[in-house]
Amino acid sequence: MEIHIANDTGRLSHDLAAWLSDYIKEVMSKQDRFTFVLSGGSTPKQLYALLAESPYKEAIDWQKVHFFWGDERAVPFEDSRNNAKMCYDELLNKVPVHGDHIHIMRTDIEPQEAALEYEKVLKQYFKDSETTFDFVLLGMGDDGHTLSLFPGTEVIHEEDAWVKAFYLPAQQMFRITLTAPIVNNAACVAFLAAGAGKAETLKHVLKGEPNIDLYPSQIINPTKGQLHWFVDQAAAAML
Ligand SMILES: O=C1O[C@H](COP(=O)(O)O)[C@@H](O)[C@H](O)[C@H]1O
Repeated sequence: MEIHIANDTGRLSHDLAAWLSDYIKEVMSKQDRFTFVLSGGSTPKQLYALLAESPYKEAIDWQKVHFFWGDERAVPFEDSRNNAKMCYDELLNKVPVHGDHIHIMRTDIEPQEAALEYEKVLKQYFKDSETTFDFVLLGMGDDGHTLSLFPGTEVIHEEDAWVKAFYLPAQQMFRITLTAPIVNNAACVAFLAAGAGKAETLKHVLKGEPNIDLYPSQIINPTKGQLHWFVDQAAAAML
């Protein structure tokens, strides 16, 4: 595992954008496509905005990037809480991506059906691959959740399905999420976490006793791939 610490959130987003651009170039020098899992929430917005600008807009071969989502809030696409909508607004509408390469988790059908449909797409994509995604971007909530793996939920322990849908009473909404088995089979996973509100949780996740029910982010540990944490000083304060 590698931890990258930046002075502030602005610097953090710049550091990750530069690192990711180099990583995409390196992977693309060996293969013809790059599979990229986007995360929702507020923290990655600045990163997406940067990727949509020079020099990354021109430096990355966007036509060859295939996009997926780590999780989705089952609200209509137009709802400001929709993770896919945020990614379109900040990045996908601004760079020359190939429409057929964008795979959103659908929220216009029943969540369980959307999860099954998404899993089918993923199985098709990775049927001949030893690993799954080339890159998974993850966030970590102040409560230690990542993807839609919230503390105390059953989905944390899923061992077979790659995608699950479930009702989250605390937020009164369904969630659709990738599970640990598919994410832990990725070639590279990077967490992006910022702000003092995450400091105590980050200390437990990275330095504390294993307790995935309390700190679901601890379950992410790629079996064959790389794991990176990009954090700002405020979040890293208690490490
Ligand atoms: O609900 C969610 O939250 C996490 C963390 O979001 P942040 O606002 O603290 O950055 C996010 O990674 C996930 O995609 C989202 O659905």
